[in-house]
Amino acid sequence: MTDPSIWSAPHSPGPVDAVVAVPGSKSLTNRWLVLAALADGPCTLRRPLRSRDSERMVEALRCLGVVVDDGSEDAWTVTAPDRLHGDTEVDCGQAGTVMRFVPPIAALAHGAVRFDGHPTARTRPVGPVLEGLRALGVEVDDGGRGTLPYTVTGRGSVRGGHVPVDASASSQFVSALLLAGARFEEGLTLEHTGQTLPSTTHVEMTVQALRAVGVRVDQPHARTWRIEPGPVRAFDVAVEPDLSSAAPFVALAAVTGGTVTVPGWPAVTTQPGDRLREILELMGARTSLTEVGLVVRGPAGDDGRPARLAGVELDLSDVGELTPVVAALAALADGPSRLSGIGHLRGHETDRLAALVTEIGRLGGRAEETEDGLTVTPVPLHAARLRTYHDHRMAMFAAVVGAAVPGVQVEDVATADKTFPGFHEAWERAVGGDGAARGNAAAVQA
Ligand SMILES: O=C(O)C1=C[C@@H](OP(=O)(O)O)[C@@H](O)[C@H](O)C1
Ligand SMILES: C=C(OP(=O)(O)O)C(=O)O
Repeated sequence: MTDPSIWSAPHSPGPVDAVVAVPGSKSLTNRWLVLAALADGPCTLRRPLRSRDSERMVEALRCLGVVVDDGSEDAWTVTAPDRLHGDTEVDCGQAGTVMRFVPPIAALAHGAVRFDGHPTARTRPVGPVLEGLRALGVEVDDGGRGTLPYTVTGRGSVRGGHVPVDASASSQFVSALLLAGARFEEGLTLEHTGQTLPSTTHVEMTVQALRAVGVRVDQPHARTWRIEPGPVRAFDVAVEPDLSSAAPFVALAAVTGGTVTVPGWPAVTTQPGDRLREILELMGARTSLTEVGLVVRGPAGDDGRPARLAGVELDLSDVGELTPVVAALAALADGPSRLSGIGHLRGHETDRLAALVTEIGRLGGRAEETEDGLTVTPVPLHAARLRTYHDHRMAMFAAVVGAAVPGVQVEDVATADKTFPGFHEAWERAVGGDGAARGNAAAVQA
């Protein structure tokens, strides 16, 4: 009998040719939801992401009294209550954005809000957000652990002011406090005190989202942000497609010497996935941003067979969530790669550096952890059964490798639902269902 939790990743013996529409951005959907919960009128999110992470955010806000009408796939409306209420429990699931962005909102509510989540989420760092709230006068009980579970007891208002935060383990500590800062009585001056700050693109995404809803944000120093107190203006926004969810699909073009088009790729964006254009070019693919979207062509020889990709040296600190897909490309390249600036990935959904080393090893490949990243030395890979560690991006890593290496099986591919519901079905359509390469473009609606 076949085990339904094991997925045979389709192998593509030739170039794929697909058009893949990916779902909305997790990071943008969850930021707009949080801002809508603080806004001065009803807000509309168009083409939002409906996935485990955004459902957890919707539920968290509902627990606080926010009314979210998510009945339609096209547009959700969000209406903040007159008073956010506490005396409730929030299930963060595995969503970093829920466990970090919602406590400052809970601090503005009336009553105790208890946070917990998936067992894997209980090891992820949140301490600096909780410490920051305490420094601003908020009552927080985390048993001194700095991880889930914890309780934030809101008194309806937060004093605000200056707060030092060491955000070297996650940029989300900065985003969390900035997102709520305009609703603090004295606003917020946040000073990052750590040596390094990962995912600065995501901090910029927060700053741009705040400015778009009328919040004044200044950055007096590279590592200091000032949020003036004031209203969050009601808004109506369209959510961009998630470019990190597009990552495995554009990688599919690269490893098969084929073509993948992602419609709706924004011309200007704060999403880290936009850096894929540069990364893919460095590895030997060709990319063009057209009116239709991003078109990626993988390198191919005169016989049409995929040509090998080049190894790369990359600092991925700003775009860490791309690492698993980039590591898959590196494992399939013809020269060594060094990926740096990503030590903080040890605190993601799983320890991604350890997971990638283990899974590349299972395929017969060679990868090693460095202090702040990975080295990958390509050797021919063989069939293997890969684990996904409850990590959506490890499922995406496995799918990319499986397109190039016959016989890859994947445990719990459904974990990709965290940000991409129906990922493996979309993947099968893109590769060609039965693994055969196709001549025609296939529209894949996620
Ligand atoms: O703010 C956000 O939406 C995110 C910030 C990043 O977190 P880290 O800075 O913890 O890597 C990123 O990896 C995560 O997927 C989403
Ligand atoms: C790190 C990630 O998620 P989270 O928002 O849970 O931190 C990710 O999506 O790669």
